[in-house]
Amino acid sequence: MAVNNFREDEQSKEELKKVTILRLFSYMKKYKKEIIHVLIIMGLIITVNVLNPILMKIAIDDYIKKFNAKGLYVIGIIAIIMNLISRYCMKKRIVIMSKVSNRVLMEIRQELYEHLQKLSFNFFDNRPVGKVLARVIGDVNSLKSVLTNSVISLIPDFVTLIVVLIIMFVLNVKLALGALALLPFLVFGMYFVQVRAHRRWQIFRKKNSNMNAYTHENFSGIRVVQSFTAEQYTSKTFRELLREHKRSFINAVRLNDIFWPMVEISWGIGTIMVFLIGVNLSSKNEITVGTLIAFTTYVGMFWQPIMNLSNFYNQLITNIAGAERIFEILDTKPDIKDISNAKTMPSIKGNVTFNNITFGYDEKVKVLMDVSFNIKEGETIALVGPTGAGKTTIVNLLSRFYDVNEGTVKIDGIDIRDVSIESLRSQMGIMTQDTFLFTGTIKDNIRYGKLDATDEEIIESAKAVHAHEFIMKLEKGYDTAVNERGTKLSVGQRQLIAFARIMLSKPKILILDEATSSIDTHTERLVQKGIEELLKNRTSFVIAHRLSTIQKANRIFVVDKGNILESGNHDELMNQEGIYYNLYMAQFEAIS
Ligand SMILES: Nc1ncnc2c1ncn2[C@@H]1O[C@H](COP(=O)(O)OP(=O)(O)OP(=O)(O)O)[C@@H](O)[C@H]1O
Repeated sequence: MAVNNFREDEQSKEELKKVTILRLFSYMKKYKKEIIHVLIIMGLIITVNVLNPILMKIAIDDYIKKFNAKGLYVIGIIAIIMNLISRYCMKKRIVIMSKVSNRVLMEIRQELYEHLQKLSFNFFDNRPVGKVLARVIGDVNSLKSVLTNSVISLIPDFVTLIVVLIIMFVLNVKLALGALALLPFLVFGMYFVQVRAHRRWQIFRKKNSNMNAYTHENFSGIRVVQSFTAEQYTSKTFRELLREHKRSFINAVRLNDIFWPMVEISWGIGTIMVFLIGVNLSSKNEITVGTLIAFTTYVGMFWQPIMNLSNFYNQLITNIAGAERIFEILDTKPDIKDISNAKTMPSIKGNVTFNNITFGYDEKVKVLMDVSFNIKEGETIALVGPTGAGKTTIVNLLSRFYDVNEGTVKIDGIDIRDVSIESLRSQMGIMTQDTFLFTGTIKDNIRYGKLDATDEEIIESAKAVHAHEFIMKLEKGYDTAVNERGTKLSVGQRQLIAFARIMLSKPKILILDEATSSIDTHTERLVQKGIEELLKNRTSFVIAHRLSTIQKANRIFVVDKGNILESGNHDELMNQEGIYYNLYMAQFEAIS
């Protein structure tokens, strides 16, 4: 799928509609029992519907004409009982099918969610979150009516159609031909309309996705919007997207609207033909009045399923675009995945080797060129260098968020591509500057580091990183509620919570990417002690722009121009008077 933002429509794969439809309905296989139940119920309903006109014909021709009141009563009572049963069945089928379609939607949504979680950073790098949400929520919802009506409408209406058609031809061939005069034109017209309608509905779903992406993006960045008083600007953009959305809807729905008049005109003309031919035949005594009345009822019964089937077809065209978008994601393979015989990473000691690593996020631009280094277990490595030099990229490769283009990354001598991602990442602790807290309490957020941790373990970790003090000052302590963006806490406080979370997970390799940049000097001193605890006995990578925080590192790598240009401890690098020396002096002068 292409890289895009809220202004660009997503590209869609040209998939055969038939394949998508079959794949969608394959989710219903599991519910054979329920579907057979509904089909039996529908069989009953159809039988009652088909028998009604026959009862009427008998009533008119055999009882009304011959003034047989007793017979008429019997027929009336039979009709009432049959129709009451039929009404009850109608309700029942809707209840069963709603349950089935809801369960199928749940399964599709769960599958989609689980699959999305496995997709690599690369997938999310290129796609606004709002567009992903549109697929998980909107596109899945759009399938409900199709799934429900597939069993309620498709099979029963088809059966009704065939049965009524046979009865009509048995009753009178001439009348039957007259009633169906416009059917071939209708079939042709529908095919013509659906090809175009399908394309228009695809466009509509993409516009819907764009609007979702923009809404999500703007409300996530509402602070920036408000602080730059950009409300009018964003409203204007939203209005434009809304207009495109509306236009695409009207374009699509306009075609759908042609469906009904086409069916109604064919129905109407068919009925007129039956009356014209019927009056003529009846005057010649070729048919009875009862047959003519029964026949007109069958004409209605023939066109009603056609109407329902057109409705279903319409829904299918309208919503199949949603199914296509869902399957497109389900078919997207994660870039980073376990090899077929992936081993479990043994307990990591912490020896890390980068052998001649070359890497670029896209083929054209290489971010790292032939990078090699060896790190012994327990070492603390600081990565410094200008913005965009490739520091984060190095730790991303170590965590296997991306695969290298050339070379190998080894931990304790094992190529990280040979072990399962789960066994690798579960032994690593990664903390970035952009601390993400989930909606819930502080305790819940710390517990994310070890889902089965006791309250004591949580408090212990918080104490170790000096988060305990500020948490206890909050009104509800560890039970204080925070939200997704952590807006009720300062940036530094959020980072302390994230420290506690990572401490709790006891990682074998620790990565702190600009993790202390938002902490004030006082808190930094507190946290520094906590970090020292965190760094003890484990290999650690610390990325920091503030060089004062990394002076104690065993080795400092100066990353620039796609490689490691200097390496050594603080004193060694200062003595070299190279890049590090200049960076340090520049910061020192700036502070003083
Ligand atoms: N997901 C991505 N897709 C494409 N290019 C990327 C991606 N992430 C980073 N880059 C590019 O790779 C280069 C290195 O980025 P990286 O994040 O490793 O730098 P850094 O040294 O960590 O920078 P900073 O100190 O600003 O965090 C930059 O030119 C950046 O634009």
